[in-house]
Amino acid sequence: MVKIAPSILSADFARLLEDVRRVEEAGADYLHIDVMDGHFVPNITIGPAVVAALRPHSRLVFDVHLMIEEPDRYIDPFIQAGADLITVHAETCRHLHRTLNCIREKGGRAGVALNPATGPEVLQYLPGLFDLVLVMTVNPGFGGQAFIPQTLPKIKDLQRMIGEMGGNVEIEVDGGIGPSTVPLVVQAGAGVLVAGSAIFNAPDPATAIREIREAAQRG
Ligand SMILES: O=C(CO)[C@@H](O)[C@H](O)COP(=O)(O)O
Repeated sequence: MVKIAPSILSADFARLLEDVRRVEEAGADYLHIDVMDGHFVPNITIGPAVVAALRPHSRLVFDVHLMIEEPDRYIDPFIQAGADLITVHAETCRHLHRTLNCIREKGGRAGVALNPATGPEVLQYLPGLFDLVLVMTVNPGFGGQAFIPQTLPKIKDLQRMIGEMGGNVEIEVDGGIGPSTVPLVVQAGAGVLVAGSAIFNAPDPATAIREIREAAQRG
């Protein structure tokens, strides 16, 4: 059974809590929270204050995706705000091993995100240190971009690598995920599906989530 993680980047920020409640009631598993700094990616979004404001109103797993330079500086603020899972980009971490340990020491689950051009080998010597790999299926920064099919072999390679490492690691995909791409990523090995525009831009987010689950079963 796949997990669905609606990305609030595509929510209506003027009605954020309403949108979060809607996807929670519709059976979402994670709430994907995109944090962007205008440096690592050309967009600026959400900080710990927004996470803290939402936390008392939701029981969803808060899946915080840090698309920021120097992510170590913000691990503690986001954990304090209520993040359950913190994902950092391998491309932004000089000492990825240290950063992953730091997330876990502070009480979070640790994830590593890989840009489309980054290979899975950065994870090879870190078995047991991460709980999730986030395969970016678009270049990070904006919602509504087209899925990059060249990322599919990487999902397969990661699934094999993670199987060899042992342990319980989720493969999450993010970018251009919707009913037409879900069967491809699920077949390749993805278990957590982030979707922004496919859910929040749909006339009814609950129907959109159901359609994504049905597409996953086809995969
Ligand atoms: O991290 C990002 C974009 O950088 C994503 O989480 C987007 O929010 C996905 O949006 P869609 O491609 O699903 O519209």
